[in-house]
Amino acid sequence: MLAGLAYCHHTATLHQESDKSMSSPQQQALLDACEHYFHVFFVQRDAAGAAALATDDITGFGTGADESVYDIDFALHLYQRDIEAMPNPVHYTLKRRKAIVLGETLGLVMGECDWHLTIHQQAVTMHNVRFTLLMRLTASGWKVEHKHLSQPSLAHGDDEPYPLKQLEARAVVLERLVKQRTHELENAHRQLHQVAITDPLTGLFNRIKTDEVLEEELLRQTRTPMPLSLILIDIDHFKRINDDYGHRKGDEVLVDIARLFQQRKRITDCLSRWGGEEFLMICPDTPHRDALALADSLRKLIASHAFSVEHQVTFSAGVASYRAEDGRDSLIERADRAMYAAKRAGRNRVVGDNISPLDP
Ligand SMILES: Nc1nc2c(ncn2[C@@H]2O[C@H](COP(=O)(O)OP(=O)(O)OP(=O)(O)O)[C@@H](O)[C@H]2O)c(=O)[nH]1
Repeated sequence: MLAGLAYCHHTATLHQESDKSMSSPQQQALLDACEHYFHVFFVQRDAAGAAALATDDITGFGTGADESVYDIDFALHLYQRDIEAMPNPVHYTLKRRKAIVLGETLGLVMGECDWHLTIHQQAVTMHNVRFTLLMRLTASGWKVEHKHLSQPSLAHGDDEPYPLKQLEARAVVLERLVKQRTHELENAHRQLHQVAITDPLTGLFNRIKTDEVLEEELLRQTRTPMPLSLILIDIDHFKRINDDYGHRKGDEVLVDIARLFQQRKRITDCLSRWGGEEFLMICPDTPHRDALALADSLRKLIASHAFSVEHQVTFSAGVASYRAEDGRDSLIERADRAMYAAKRAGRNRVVGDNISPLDP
């Protein structure tokens, strides 16, 4: 026979006081025991603590297909499994609950609440989860002897009581979507960056990238000094090629020159289109003499190449090598001055910033 009934309906969490005025001391003790059990298990996520609040012959259903009749060790295993799946605190809003005293040492607590969980960093609310706890009074207080959790809006018979699997599956899908979008964004960003640093005609780096690389190389000099040279190349009388064959042909010649340079340079050299018919090569770990030799081999390569125009295509180049007092501007300026010296000396030649011109 039901010895008493306490009923309360509120939207506070279980930690808040229920309507005690309607509860007998025994009913209140049952409500408190239930509250304590829920707090330890759901909020503190303490498996051992929750197991200590259950009797040794606890039974349960609605919380897993394998959860029917079990001893305390198996209950502990189930608790641990549940907590591993959802390690974050599960908060809840209690909607209603009632305590029924079945005897001096037996009571029932039933109720309904909304659960607020975090699964895969996603806040999820499960509505109207019903619970029934059969409580037994032992020497160490009220303990849970039987537990039943269910959500009426969900079909039962699954091996999961709460829609954990559905939620997890949804979270996995969302996670995959986020990863996919992140990957797409990273790709788009990479492509955009590539466009931003590339000369559209020749496919070489443009001035933006050259400046970046030069900054890095100059910074490296402050840590580990090593030879660093620049080769500034300007195609000779390029205007004539445009004038005689048209701008399009001129473009073709520029593309061919870029390709020939690419084939000849070392992988560590940074080649860029510096301006209209100007190219700049940054050559790390390259002493002045080696840079002069490289520039001259490029000069010979171009001068002897059969382009799609009848003119012989040549260039003049200035080579500048890093000095301790150098910054970006002074280094480029010396390469520029050397290049103009090569033009003045008759073109189709390479001039260094500190040694005399090499003859063609
Ligand atoms: N086809 C083509 N021509 C370009 C491009 N950029 C610059 N030019 C041309 O390159 C020519 C450079 O001419 P100038 O600066 O007078 O120099 P130059 O004729 O090469 O003579 P020097 O440098 O003195 O040997 C101009 O006619 C520009 O129009 C380009 O992207 N495509």
